[in-house]
Amino acid sequence: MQNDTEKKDSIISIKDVYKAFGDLKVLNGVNLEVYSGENVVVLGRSGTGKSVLIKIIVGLLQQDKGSVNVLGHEVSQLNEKELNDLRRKIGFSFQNSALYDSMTVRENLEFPLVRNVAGLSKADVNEQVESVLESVGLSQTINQVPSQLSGGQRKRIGIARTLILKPEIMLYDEPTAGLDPITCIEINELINEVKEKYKTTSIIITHDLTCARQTGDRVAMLLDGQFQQTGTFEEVFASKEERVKSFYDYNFIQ
Ligand SMILES: Nc1ncnc2c1ncn2[C@@H]1O[C@H](COP(=O)(O)OP(=O)(O)OP(=O)(O)O)[C@@H](O)[C@H]1O
Repeated sequence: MQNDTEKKDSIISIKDVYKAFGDLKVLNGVNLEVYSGENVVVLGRSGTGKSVLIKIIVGLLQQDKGSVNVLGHEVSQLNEKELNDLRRKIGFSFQNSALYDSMTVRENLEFPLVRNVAGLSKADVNEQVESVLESVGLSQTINQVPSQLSGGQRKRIGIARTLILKPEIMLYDEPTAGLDPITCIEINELINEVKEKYKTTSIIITHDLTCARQTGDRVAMLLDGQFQQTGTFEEVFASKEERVKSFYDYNFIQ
């Protein structure tokens, strides 16, 4: 019998994926289904291959073996134009937010819109910038430059800049890295608000167990090149598997 999650569409389907760099075997048979509208957290120690997996999902790297299907497309079969079309439906939230320092918040948000969406009037652009800024709770910063913002605010603007293109999939890379605990919780709440408001399907890469607990509908732990444990945070946390337990023991939960 199918449960509620299994009845939903699979947005990202990863089947038996292998990737090695020379003798270094990074992914050794990775399987993961990410269903429409869910937040899946990928946990794993440094160097376990989380970024490699994300790069394979967006076609920046090719797997040696296995299948990666995103929004119904087999990524390794796409040509450059098809890949670009697919990437337009995927929003990346990078660790360092990657804002343009010399541009105001308004200009930072206008930039991806004007570059990617043809035929928008000035009024459309203004409306969309103001609306996305309101979604991340930072309307008052519209005329500021990134150096005038806190780390948490920069992170929010980075997320807004991604959301303005209305992605179907969001990929968050260490969204809470370098932020204080209160700001971390605010960013976790924002990730959940984005899911509700923009109906996104997300993969969140993190070492932060509080982030995993607060944002993950499901958590997948990458160990020795495979997802050894996938389930709710509580299910994975209850694991008796030594390597999973040792990951938790090393990572402080607030
Ligand atoms: N293009 C590449 N060529 C060779 N080796 C690579 C390449 N990309 C990644 N690797 C290696 O693959 C392994 C996994 O790297 P990856 O960046 O995916 O780790 P990660 O889990 O994202 O780590 P972190 O949490 O520190 O970001 C590392 O040993 C890395 O050196």
